Amino acid sequence: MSQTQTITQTQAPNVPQTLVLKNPVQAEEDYRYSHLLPHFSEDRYPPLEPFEHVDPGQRALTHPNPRAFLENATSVVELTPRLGTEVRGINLAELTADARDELALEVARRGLIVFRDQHDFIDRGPDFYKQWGSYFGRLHIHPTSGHPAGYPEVHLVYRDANSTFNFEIAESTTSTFWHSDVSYELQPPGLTTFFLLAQPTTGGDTLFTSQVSTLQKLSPPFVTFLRTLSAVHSGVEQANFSRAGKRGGVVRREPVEHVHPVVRRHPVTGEEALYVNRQFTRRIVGLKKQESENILNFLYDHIDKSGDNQARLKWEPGTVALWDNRITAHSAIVDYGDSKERRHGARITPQAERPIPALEGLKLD
Ligand SMILES: O=C(O)CCC(=O)C(=O)O
Ligand SMILES: [Fe+2]
Repeated sequence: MSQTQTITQTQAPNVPQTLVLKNPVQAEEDYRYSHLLPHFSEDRYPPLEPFEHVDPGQRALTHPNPRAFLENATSVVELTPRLGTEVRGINLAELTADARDELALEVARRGLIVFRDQHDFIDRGPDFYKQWGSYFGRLHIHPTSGHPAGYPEVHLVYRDANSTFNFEIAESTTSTFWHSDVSYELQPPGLTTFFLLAQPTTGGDTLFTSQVSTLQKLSPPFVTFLRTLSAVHSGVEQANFSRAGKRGGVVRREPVEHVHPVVRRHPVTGEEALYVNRQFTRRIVGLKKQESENILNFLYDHIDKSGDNQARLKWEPGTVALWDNRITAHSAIVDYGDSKERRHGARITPQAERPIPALEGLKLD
């Protein structure tokens, strides 16, 4: 039997938390992806160094048809008008460099693209995942999450019959917790790839929301004000949660805090997106505590309840989802606990540019 294990990265206060144990999950011979089960290495990493990100989507802007990579698809369905496209009939793993540039641009435009029937991609394994992700940017190594042994660049989510969310569910009315991945980094992720290796029979969908649409729902004078603001994003609570003895876990890189614009501009599409999230944004710089809390809580509430900006991904075996972490937020849905079925996902997380303020010249301390 494998040891108790559940891995997540939702580690802010008052948020559904999952149990994280240090012990590597024991390989199960009858599980096809047992070589990708989570492992908690004690490796330590130095602080991340800044790097220059060249966005692959930029190159596609000059292609004669920036959507040429979709030409051989058997089906292209828009999940909602502004967010999400579902594609069938394309083998992602075989895309040329030009096609990958076009893919990056299309994900930037649609926020989320879901590719079905990608068993070839998934079965190529972790060396291929790294090669795939490196094309889009420097691969992020998560400071606290589990990864397949020897592949720290592959962030895993995991739950099975031996893990428990019970006390977490008891502490929260919902598992819905909108976030943008590791936004505390100086250069947070851009084009992100995520897929499930094992999934419950039903449930365990993933929610997405467009932070471009979220912003566009706000009144022009309020957006004008938001553009002048920056906010602190922090990885401290995530690290503290992991360090907390009773939940085990590791901290491989010391936590960081960074200040990002509240409204960021996408480097390729030029679109403006709201860039705050409940998980990592802590306070708006220069405002009084109550002002900051009220504005952030209003924005979180707006993100939470705007079903008109959201799409819900129902996983099928072989699905690979790509999202642009700069202009979307997402949340896992933990509604399958009673089934005791395994859910095992892998994320490849290329970092992108330091967030560009929508207001030119905004000072970021
Ligand atoms: O498990 C999911 O559906 C989402 C996981 C997630 O938020 C992530 O890996 O970034
Ligand atoms: Fe996430």
